[in-house]
Amino acid sequence: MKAGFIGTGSMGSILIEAFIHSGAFNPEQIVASNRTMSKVSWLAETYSGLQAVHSNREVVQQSDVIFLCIKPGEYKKVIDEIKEDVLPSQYVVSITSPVLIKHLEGLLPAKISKVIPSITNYVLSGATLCIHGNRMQPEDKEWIENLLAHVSSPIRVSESYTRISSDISSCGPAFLANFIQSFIDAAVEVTGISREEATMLASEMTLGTGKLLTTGGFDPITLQKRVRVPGGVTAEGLRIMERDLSGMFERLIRATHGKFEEDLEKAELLFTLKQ
Ligand SMILES: NC(=O)C1=CN([C@@H]2O[C@H](COP(=O)(O)OP(=O)(O)OC[C@H]3O[C@@H](n4cnc5c(N)ncnc54)[C@H](OP(=O)(O)O)[C@@H]3O)[C@@H](O)[C@H]2O)C=CC1
Ligand SMILES: O=C(O)[C@@H]1CCC=N1
Repeated sequence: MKAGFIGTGSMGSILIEAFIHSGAFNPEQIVASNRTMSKVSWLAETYSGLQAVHSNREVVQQSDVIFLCIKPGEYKKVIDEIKEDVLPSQYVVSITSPVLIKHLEGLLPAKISKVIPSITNYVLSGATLCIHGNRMQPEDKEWIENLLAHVSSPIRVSESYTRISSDISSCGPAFLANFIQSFIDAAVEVTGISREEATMLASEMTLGTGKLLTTGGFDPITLQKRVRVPGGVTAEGLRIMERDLSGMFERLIRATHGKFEEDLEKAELLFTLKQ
């Protein structure tokens, strides 16, 4: 079994490293390409046996499963480049939301899945959102999800809920980190605590809260209830949050969905334009 990666920017390299660290693939089983060669050659230098190649076609020719880890605007160009080499027996996994399964199935004969990863997969945690194409048989779905289970919790979602699922699972780490950064900035500014100490406390708190909400048997409402001691300080803080953050997530979700609609239109244009 050989896995190919086209695009080794942020997410392509995270997936490669996660698959290697989890033991899902040995470096010898990975072949990768990237437009800027230095972004793939470091992986070959770091993981002995991993093959960095200059051409996307070569990745396809050598692989059983091919991960497309490029941005939406780059898909059509890459697909036109590789389509003659793609076989019906191969799996092609796309990691971007606005390029629809129908676009990919229309141009490639392979078994197609859309799998939206998350930066959390780097530490072998978080979800991967799975949307399988029509050519994926039950055993194919099981195979790909077993592979993804090495680095994540694979969760099937409907293509129509890709955006909101990915907002939570894939954009969420950045939103949460932004929140934590603001908390740390204010702690330093208001009280003079050192940034290092505040950051360490906030990071440990985030890890513990994540555990409570996953394996710890808590949901967000119960967790707040248990911390919000009647007449205590948490209630004062939550009162400020409820007032000042009111409507913020609705606005955030509308903003991500607005941008997604634009991306969908651009992808539709790219894939339907006669060349
Ligand atoms: N970052 C994240 O947390 C997540 C990202 N995604 C999705 O992953 C995709 C990639 O995102 P991300 O990795 O962050 O973006 P990056 O810009 O970091 O990576 C994209 C990579 O694709 C390479 N590339 C572009 N064109 C070609 C080409 N023709 N042939 C080969 N390689 C090419 C780029 O090369 P070059 O170095 O020359 O620019 C770059 O390294 C996006 O579609 C995004 O939606 C999904 C979930 C989470
Ligand atoms: O910001 C982005 O477009 C990508 C998609 C999900 C996370 N990052």
